[in-house]
Amino acid sequence: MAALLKRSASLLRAGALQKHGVLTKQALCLFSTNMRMFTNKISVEMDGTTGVAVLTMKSPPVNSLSLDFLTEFTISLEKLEMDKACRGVILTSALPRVFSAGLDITEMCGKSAEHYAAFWRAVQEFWLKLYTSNMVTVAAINGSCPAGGCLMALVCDYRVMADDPKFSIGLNETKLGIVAPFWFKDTMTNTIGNRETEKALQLGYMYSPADALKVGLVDQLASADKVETVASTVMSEWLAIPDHARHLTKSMMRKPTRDRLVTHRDADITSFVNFVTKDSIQKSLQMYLESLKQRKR
Ligand SMILES: CC/C=C\CCC/C=C/C(=O)SCCNC(=O)CCNC(=O)[C@H](O)C(C)(C)COP(=O)(O)OP(=O)(O)OC[C@H]1O[C@@H](n2cnc3c(N)ncnc32)[C@H](O)[C@@H]1OP(=O)(O)O
Repeated sequence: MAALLKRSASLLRAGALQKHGVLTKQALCLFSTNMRMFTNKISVEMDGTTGVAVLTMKSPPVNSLSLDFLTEFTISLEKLEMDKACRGVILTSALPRVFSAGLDITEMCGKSAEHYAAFWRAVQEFWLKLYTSNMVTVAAINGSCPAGGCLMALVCDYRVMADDPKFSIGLNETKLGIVAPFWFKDTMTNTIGNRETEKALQLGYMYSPADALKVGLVDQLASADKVETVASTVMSEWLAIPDHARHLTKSMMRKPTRDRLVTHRDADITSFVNFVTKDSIQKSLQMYLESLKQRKR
């Protein structure tokens, strides 16, 4: 399986997915048709009777979204999307306190412009695949999820978060001295409205679960040990709606936001590369990474 995944990842890097937005037959046929799929960083368990897959992130220490992680995630999602038996996906984390720490900061530090462009294309692809999925997507948020982690939850159809005040959720980019791109902003605005997003983004605000519920950033809280069970209950409610009617409605709601990124995709990559290669931004990111390490001492 590891070898198959490696081969598929290299196909993806070569542009099979990125260029056309779909996996080629060549890439897809590399996968087994088993109901369980394990990669280095993700496991997927599909229940054939309910049509629901649980995609569990298991990339210690913090499920950060590295280029490899994003590639594995996108491949796993595409495989589920192509499986007619799969109607819904629950996203969750195998790590005890973290859903996802967002984009892997080391992918944005000290690398070449080509690397930044490939990384950003993978971030865009990940967002596009999840945002436009025909499946019902429910985030079972069983830990903290800053920045890209919050984005992942926001693109799902429904969010259940563990009611633990130690956890937080939000787009905290300004705290790193960087700026959330327009499609991160659009995703948040579509969920909690313009005014709340304006405050949250400028302040890089991280919401407690209770505050996140208050502003509508998450839909429901559950005790930590019940998050996945509640997510499954929600999933069955959503799956009671006929698929075609639900996903045509989803697509109608999401098309303008999706089209905006698709139209400006290359310009967005150029803008990211120009931004992240600035000395001042590199310095900010290095300092932030260092501060994370210092916190432990
Ligand atoms: C034009 C557009 C330009 C730019 C747009 C870019 C958009 C960016 C989006 C992002 O997602 S940026 C990433 C933002 N993420 C964060 O700020 C999260 C930072 N991390 C934390 O707050 C915490 O780590 C935690 C997630 C709450 C977990 O805390 P915990 O105490 O459990 O772990 P610890 O802090 O000790 O971390 C362990 C280990 O992991 C490293 N780490 C943490 N987060 C990241 C990350 N996002 N990327 C890379 N590495 C990360 C941390 O440094 C520790 O490393 P160490 O063991 O070597 O010390």
